[in-house]
Amino acid sequence: MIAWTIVQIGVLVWAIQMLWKYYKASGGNKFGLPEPPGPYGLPVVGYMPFLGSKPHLTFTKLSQKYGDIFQVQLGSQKVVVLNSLDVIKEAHIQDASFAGRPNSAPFQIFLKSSSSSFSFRTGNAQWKLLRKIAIKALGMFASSRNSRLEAVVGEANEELHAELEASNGEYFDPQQNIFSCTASVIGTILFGLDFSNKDTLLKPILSANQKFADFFATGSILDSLPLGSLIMRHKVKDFVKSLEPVVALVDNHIAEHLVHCEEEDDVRDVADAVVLAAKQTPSDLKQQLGLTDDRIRCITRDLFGAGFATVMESFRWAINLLAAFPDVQERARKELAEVCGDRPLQLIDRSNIHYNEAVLLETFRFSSLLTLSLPHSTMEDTTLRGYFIPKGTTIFTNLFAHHYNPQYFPDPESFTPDRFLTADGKLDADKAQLVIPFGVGKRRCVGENLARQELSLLIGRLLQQFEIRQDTNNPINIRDAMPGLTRGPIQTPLIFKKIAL
Ligand code: HEM
Repeated sequence: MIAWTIVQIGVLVWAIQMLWKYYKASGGNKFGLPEPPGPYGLPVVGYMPFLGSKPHLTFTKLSQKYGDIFQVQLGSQKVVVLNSLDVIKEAHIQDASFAGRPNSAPFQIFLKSSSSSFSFRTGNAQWKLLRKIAIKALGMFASSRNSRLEAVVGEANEELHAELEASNGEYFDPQQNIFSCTASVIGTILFGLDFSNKDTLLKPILSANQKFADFFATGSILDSLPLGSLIMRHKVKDFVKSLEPVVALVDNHIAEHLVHCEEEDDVRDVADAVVLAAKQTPSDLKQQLGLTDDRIRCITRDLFGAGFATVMESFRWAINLLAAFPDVQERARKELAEVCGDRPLQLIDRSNIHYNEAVLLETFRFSSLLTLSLPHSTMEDTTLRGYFIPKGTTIFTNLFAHHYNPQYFPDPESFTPDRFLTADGKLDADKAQLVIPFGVGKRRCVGENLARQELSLLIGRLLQQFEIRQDTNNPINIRDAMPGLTRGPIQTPLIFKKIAL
C-alpha cells in the first residue's frame, strides 16, 4: 500500500515537472524565451540514473544531440550544462549572474562546517572581499623577496628524490611519496607547515582529501535528492568529522600569523600576506562585511583545500603521461639539459623551455582534472544564447568537452605537446590560451599562477634527475581515471631510474 502511494506521488511529481518544463520551454517567463533543450528523465530522480560513472562523457555526448547549451534535471536540481568555449566565456566572463554557487546539500554542509569558505560561498559581497584578499595575498607572496617557492620545492624534492632513488630501479608505486611532497610544498608556502611530525599530519589530510572528492561527486544522491543528506547521514557525519583535524592543523599554524605580520617585509608565507592584506582593508568595509579572524583563517584553509589535491593529481598525471610516452619524456629532458646544464631548473628558465611548457599544457588538457569545473549557480534570472535561465539554476561548465573538441584540438585523444608549438618550436601563446583547466571569468581559480609555477618546477626537476619507465606488461591506463570531483589518474607501479650526472 505504502509502495503504491509512493509510486503515485512520484508519477504526480513527474507530471507536474513535465508540465512546468513544457510551459518554460515554450517561453513562459518574463523574457518570453524558451529554456535550453535537454533529455527527459524519470519521475523524482530525473536524469540521475543515466549519468553513469563519467558524467562529463555523458554530457559531452548529450551536447552532440542538444547543442552547446542544454539542461537536465538531476533529482531536484535543474542543471544547465555549458559545453563549448564560446558559450563558457559568454556566461562566465560577460554575465555576473553566473558567479553563484549552488545551494545543494554538499555545499551547505561544507559551508556549515567551514562557515567562512569563499570558494563554496555564492558570489555575494563577502565572497568578493575574501577572494580579493586571497588574490592580493598570493600576488604579494609571489612578488615578495621572501617568495621561497624554488627553495621549498627544492627541499621537498630532496626528500622525494631520495625516496625514489631508494626504490633501486624496481617497480614502485610513487603515490604516497608524491602526496607527501606536494602536501609539504603547499603547506609550507601557505602557512609554514612544520613537517617534523610528518606522518601524523599526512594521514588526516589524505583521509579528508579522499572523502572530499567523493562528497562532491556530480549527480550523487546527496547532491541531487531533497532528502539526500538524511538518507546519507552517515556519510555526512563521516565527512564532517574528517575535516576537523585538517581545520585544526591549519588554524593552529595560523594563530601565530595573526599577530606576526605588520608590513610586507614580514611576509614569510601566504598566510602572512593574507593577514596583511586583511589589515590593509578599509575598516568600514571590514566591519560591514564582518572580516573576523575566523574569516581570515578560512581564506588560508580554502587555499590549502583547493591548492593541494589539484597540484598533486596534476603532478601524477604528468608523471604517468611521461612514462607512457618515452619519446616526449626524452625530448623534454634534452631541452632541460640544453637550457639549464647541470643546475636545477629555475622559474626564470620557464620562458626558454618551450617544449616542457607545452608538455604541461597538454597534461592539463589531456587530464582535464576538474572535468565539470566547480558547479556555479545563477544568482538572477538571466538569458544565454536566446534561452531563459532562471535564478538558482545549477551550472556545469564542461571543461572536458572543450578540451576534447577537435575543432580546437585536432585528434584530441592523442597526447601531443607539439600542438602548442609554432613552426619554429616556440610556445604558441594563442593556442596556450585555449587550455582552461582553471576555469574562466569571475570565479577563475585564484591559485593558477602558483600552480603553474609549482608544477613546472616539480616536473622539470624530476625529469632532470630520473628516467621514468612504465611496466610494458602492466601498461599505464591513461584513458580512465578515478571517479570523484577531481579526475585523478589510475596509478600503476613505475620505475624511477636515477640519471647519472
Ligand atoms: C593544477 C592545479 C589547479 C587546478 C586545475 C585548479 C582548477 C580550479 C578550477 C577549475 C576552479 C573553479 C573555477 C570556477 O568555479 O569557475 C578553481 C577554483 C579555485 N581554486 Fe584552483 N586549481 C588549481 C590549483 C589551485 C591552487 C594552487 C590554489 C591555491 C593556492 C587554488 C585555489 C582556488 C580557489 C580558492 C578557488 C575558488 C575561487 C572562487 O570560488 O572564487 N587552486 N580551481
